[in-house]
Amino acid sequence: MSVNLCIDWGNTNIKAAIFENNSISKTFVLTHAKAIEEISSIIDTHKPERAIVSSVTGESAEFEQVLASKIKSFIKLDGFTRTPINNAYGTPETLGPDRLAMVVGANAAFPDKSNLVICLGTCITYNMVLKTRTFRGGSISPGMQMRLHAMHQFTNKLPEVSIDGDVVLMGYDTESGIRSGAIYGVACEIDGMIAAYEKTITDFNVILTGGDAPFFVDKFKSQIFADPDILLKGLNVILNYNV
Ligand SMILES: Nc1ncnc2c1ncn2[C@@H]1O[C@H](COP(=O)(O)OP(=O)(O)O)[C@@H](O)[C@H]1O
Ligand SMILES: CC(C)(COP(=O)(O)O)[C@@H](O)C(=O)NCCC(=O)O
Repeated sequence: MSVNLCIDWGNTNIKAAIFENNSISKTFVLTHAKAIEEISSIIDTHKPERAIVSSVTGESAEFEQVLASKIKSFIKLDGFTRTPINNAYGTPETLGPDRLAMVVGANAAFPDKSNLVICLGTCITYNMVLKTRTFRGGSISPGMQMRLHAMHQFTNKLPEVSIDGDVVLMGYDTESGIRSGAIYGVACEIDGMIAAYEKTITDFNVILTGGDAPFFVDKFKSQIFADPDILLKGLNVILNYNV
C-alpha cells in the first residue's frame, strides 16, 4: 500500500491529508503553535513514504526542515515543480503553489474540460486551467474575513462584524449592512467573474473550494462543483508525478 502525506499551509489554516493508495484516508487541521509536534505524530502513526508541502507563507520553513529530515521523498511545491499541466503563469517564482495544486487537482478530476477553480480562503483566487492542460492564471481578491475585518480596520466607526448572523440583502442596521456588503459582494463578484470567463472560454466547470466555500455553495446562478479537498488531491497527483 502506498502512503502519501500532503500538506496545504495557507495564510489562515494548515491542512493535511494522508492518502492511502491515492484515496484520502484521513484529513487534519494543524495548530500553528504545535504544527511540528502534530505532524511528527501523524508521521509516526501513518508512516508515509512520501510527502509534499504547498506553503504560501515563510512561517513554514522550520516545519519543512523537520519533514525533509523525517521523510526521504519530500517535495516543497513551487511554481517550477514538474506537474502534469503546463504552467503559463508569467511569474512562476511568485505564483502561490496552492493555486498550482488546485488546478492540477481539477484537471485530474475533469481532464476533458477546462476548469475554473475558485478558492474562498484568506484571499479569493480564481484559477483557470484549460482542457489543453495549461494553467492560465486568474485573479486574486480579498477574502470574506478580510473584507469584514478591513471595513473595521480602515474606518473610524464600523464595528468588527462576524460572518455568523442574519444575512439579508437589504441590511436593516449597521451590522447586517456590513454583512450584506461582504457576503452578497463576494457572491455577486463570483457570479460576475464566471460570466466574464463565459465570454472568452467555452464549456468549463466551476469548482468551489476553501474554508468559506460551504457558506456560498448554494448562492450562485451557475452550476458549480464543491470540493473541499481539491488542493490536497492536486498535491497527491504532483507527488506521484515526481516519483
Ligand atoms: N475552523 C475554522 N478556522 C479558521 N477559519 C475558518 C474555520 N472554518 C471556516 N473558516 C473560514 O475559512 C477561511 C479560511 O479558509 P482556508 O481555505 O482555510 O484559508 P487559507 O487556505 O488561506 O488558510 C477563514 O477566512 C474563515 O472564514
Ligand atoms: C493569493 C494567495 C495569498 C492565496 O492564499 P490563501 O488566501 O489561500 O492563503 C496565495 O496564493 C499567494 O500568496 N499567491 C502569490 C501571488 C500569486 O499567486 O501570483
